[in-house]
Amino acid sequence: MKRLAVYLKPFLPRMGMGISFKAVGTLVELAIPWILSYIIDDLIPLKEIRLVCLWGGLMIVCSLIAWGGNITANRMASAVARDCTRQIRHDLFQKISYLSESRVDAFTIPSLISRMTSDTYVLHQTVGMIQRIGIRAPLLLFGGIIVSLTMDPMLTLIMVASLPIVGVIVFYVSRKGAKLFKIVQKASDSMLRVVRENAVGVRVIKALSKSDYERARFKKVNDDLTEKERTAESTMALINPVMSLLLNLGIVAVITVGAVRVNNGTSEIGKIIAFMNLYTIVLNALMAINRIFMMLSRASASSARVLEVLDTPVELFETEPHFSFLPKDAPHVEFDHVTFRYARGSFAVRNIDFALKRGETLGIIGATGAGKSTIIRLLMRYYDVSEGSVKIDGVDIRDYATSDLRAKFGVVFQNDTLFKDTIRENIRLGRNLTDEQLLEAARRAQALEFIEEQGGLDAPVAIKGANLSGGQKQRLLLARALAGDPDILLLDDSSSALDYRTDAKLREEIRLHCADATKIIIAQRISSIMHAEKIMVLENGNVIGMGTHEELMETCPLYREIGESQIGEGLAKEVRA
Ligand SMILES: Nc1ncnc2c1ncn2[C@@H]1O[C@H](COP(=O)(O)OP(=O)(O)OP(=O)(O)O)[C@@H](O)[C@H]1O
Repeated sequence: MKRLAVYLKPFLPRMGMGISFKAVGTLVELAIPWILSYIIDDLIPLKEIRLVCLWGGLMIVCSLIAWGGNITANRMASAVARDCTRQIRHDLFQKISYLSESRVDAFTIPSLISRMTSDTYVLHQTVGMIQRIGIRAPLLLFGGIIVSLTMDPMLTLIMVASLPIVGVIVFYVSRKGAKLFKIVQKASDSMLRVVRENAVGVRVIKALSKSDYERARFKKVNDDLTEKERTAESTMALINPVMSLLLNLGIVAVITVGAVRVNNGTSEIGKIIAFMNLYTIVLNALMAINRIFMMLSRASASSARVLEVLDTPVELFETEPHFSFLPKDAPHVEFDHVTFRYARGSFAVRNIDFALKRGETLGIIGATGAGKSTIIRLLMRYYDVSEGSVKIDGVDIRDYATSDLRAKFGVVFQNDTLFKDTIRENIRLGRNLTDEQLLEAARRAQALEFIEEQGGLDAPVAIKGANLSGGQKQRLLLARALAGDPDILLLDDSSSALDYRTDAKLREEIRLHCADATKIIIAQRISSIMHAEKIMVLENGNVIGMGTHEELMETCPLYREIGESQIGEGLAKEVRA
């Protein structure tokens, strides 16, 4: 918590001003019961209407000052909370965008999202609340007791005696409530997970007629959440009736003792009325202080989660290049006996060793989970190799500045993302490219025709490209990868949704127009990679075949098996196309 306090530093003057407004408003508010008692006990018996009106007017002025002070302070508090949380969110986002993939794996993406959203929201609420009631509640509590003491010490004693009872009850009920609300939060997370899975998998659920099953699954989590909410709310619902009971008992005690004291002339009627007012103020202040402690305990959990991200070391941060010249005649892309294992997993690839000259193509084929995508992730330095090295132009990729390294690639990942934006922005992705360049990339990616049908580059793309077919999405992603004429083109299963004819045209375009780019193409179809200079066959992270199509058909049984099963149907279709 203390560590995050640095975010408040720039706002200290504004906070100070807001807190001063709040203090003035609160103190003036405390004067109101005192003036009330003075009017009833001292002025009304004098029958001085003019004085009564004057002090009555002062009461109104005090109310207005208290109202104005509170509103101004609350607005300033909200502005500080908003600006401070904005900065925290900014730094968190910045940090997350520099985190290595292995760190992201360790945190998990849903957890990072909830740290960015729910946790920063709790901090936002706490910063606002501390300013709004952090000064007001103690002032009302202690100020109320002091004002009461100046009026009637005996009645004050009755009021103060009941406070520990109220404090203990409110503290225990709230503590129990906080625990129960944590359980509610977990149940709500489970419900959200089911809703999310349903929304994402709605097509498959319908296709497999699993709607009844999913409805039953949702009913279970929904009933569970409702039950936990009921328990938590009925516990918390105890607080208000208990407070009302104690308030009424306290008021009865004040009236009873007050009546005796008025009768024997040691107190006055106005003081008893003012006491009833002060008693309510003090009890509410006590509850507010309790709320602050509850909020602080939530905030300390949230700030620990936020700090955990902010304090995570960045391994792949921007660096200056660590080399002064590029070795001559080095291969363009080279994997030198690379072995890698994910933080949570066994070896994903072992002893990968290949070199590609500029302009050459490497095709990679293998079963699911064989390690194909891992090779691309290692080349782009999303992860650092466990053994060996990855080189571009003869220089270890760890010696490149990250931005220089990443600028070399045009890439389509498996299940890549389209953003809710225009077609133009989805292809351009923030790069400085003209419309002509974007359209040329779209043409090469066989996307031009459908882009024109959609209404051109300004046509909208829905979240994750939901308004496009699978093949249209892939063509748009390919256009994004081709735009900007990358040095190295990486395509991970990027043409699986294209028909054979479009796939063949695409390959021809890449061959003609990306002759200088070195290409790594992962595919399930042999026809997509059979013309590559080198083809790698992967099995369980190991290279079990490396060579041209013809060589592998001779030497690699797995490749031959895939080839024979696909070539009959695939090549026939391609020839027809
Ligand atoms: N982030 C990760 N953390 C832990 N293990 C991982 C991670 N990503 C992949 N793996 C594991 O590494 C191995 C290789 O994964 P990879 O994604 O490279 O396979 P692939 O050949 O591309 O598979 P597919 O064809 O299904 O995409 C798999 O066993 C996979 O479970």
